[in-house]
Amino acid sequence: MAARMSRRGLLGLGAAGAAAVGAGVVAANTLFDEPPVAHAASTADPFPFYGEHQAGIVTPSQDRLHFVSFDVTTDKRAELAELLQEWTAAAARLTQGEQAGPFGAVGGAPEAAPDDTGEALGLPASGLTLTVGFGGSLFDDRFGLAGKRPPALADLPKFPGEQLIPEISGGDLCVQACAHDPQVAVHAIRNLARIGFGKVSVRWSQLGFGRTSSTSRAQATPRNLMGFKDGTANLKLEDTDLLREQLWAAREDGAAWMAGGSYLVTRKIRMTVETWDRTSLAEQEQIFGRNKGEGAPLHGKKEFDTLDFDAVGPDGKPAIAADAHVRLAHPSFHGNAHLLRRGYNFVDGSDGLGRLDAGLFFIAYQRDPRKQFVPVQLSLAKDDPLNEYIKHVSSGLFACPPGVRDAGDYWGRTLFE
Ligand SMILES: C=CC1=C(C)c2cc3[nH]c(cc4nc(cc5[nH]c(cc1n2)c(C)c5CCC(=O)O)C(CCC(=O)O)=C4C)c(C)c3C=C
Ligand SMILES: [Fe+2]
Repeated sequence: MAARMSRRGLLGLGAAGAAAVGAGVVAANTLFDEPPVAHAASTADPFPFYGEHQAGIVTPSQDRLHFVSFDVTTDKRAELAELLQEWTAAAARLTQGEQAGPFGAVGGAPEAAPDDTGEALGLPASGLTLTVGFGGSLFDDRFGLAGKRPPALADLPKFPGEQLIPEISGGDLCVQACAHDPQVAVHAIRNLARIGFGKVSVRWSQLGFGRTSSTSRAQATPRNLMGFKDGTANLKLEDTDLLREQLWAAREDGAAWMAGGSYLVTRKIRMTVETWDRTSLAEQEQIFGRNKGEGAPLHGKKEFDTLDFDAVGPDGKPAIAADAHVRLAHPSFHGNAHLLRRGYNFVDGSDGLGRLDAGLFFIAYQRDPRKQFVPVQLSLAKDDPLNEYIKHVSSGLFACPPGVRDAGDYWGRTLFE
């Protein structure tokens, strides 16, 4: 009989249970019997894996990120589809706090490599979500998918001032792991990479700490490494009509297989925090158009006061400058285009020149980057005074397919069938 236990359950077996595990091969991973919860009640709880949309998009943003981009190394379509099935099975378990494979880190045959790496033993689900995406390069001539490339997955244009490093940009596949515990996020990515051995190789990956956006009105707005509240005017999971209109791809968008999915743009944006830290408070606030304490518009008092670009300050000049970040990025100047931002702070050590290698790993989901991210970023790249302090060094664009409906379904089935 298969044992039903979580990662924590395995450690709680006691001597008798541990002896049983040691005596033979024990299936240590099955899904919970309870129906899934819509919102995790505590930071330890799981989010549901199955659903119409992938988790990790409107899911209330967790505090930690491990993002990975893969190159596919097999040229066999069937092997790629098989890998996505194996990844889906592992992801269904990992997100519920189970081990990656049915035998786990210590339940398999002693002469075989374990089907879980073990560093998350004893740790709860920690709100782990795993979200998969397909890069434009997957739709070249290797897998017979060229005819299925969605129009919205058109390559991003070159933006003024960007200094992209090809080795940390792009990729055939991506997986975004978000969790409240960094060890849980890293464990998940490591196990997916292990399962993919011989079929994919890691192209680049990025760790993030400190979410820089709220994706639910129940969450407080966090701060980015420039010290400002970030995510105030974000698309949020409660904005049901806007999500349907601006986040989820629909059948009529030109790629029926993407219906219920969304398009992901990533940008690794380095900040010269040392220069920023020597900039006056007034100038910092002018650059964003919001104050640093409350995150309120410069003409207002409270964070959620409506932005008014006609308001004037005591000097008779616009309270929010014509080139303020929030004005340049505002939907009213881009055909009402919204983004669902869910980025993270990063510090990748130091650069050897006495500066922190720090910044924002920008993540945004949307229905069509050609109408949403691209016009907003063109405007920011051209006129945003923030550009004096930031540099875009990595870029990614991925089509994230719809959610996995049930245990018989898999990530990307609609693309491969
Ligand atoms: C192309 C999209 C965007 C990039 C790239 C971007 C970079 C970036 N942003 C901040 C800090 C803040 N951004 C804020 C608002 C905001 N930013 C974007 C888009 C991009 N930002 C949008 C669409 C908005 C909302 C505009 C609106 O409707 O009001 C804010 C204000 C608080 C908030 O509303 O989130 C901050 C602060 C940094 C530091 C950065 C690059 C490093
Ligand atoms: Fe921004």
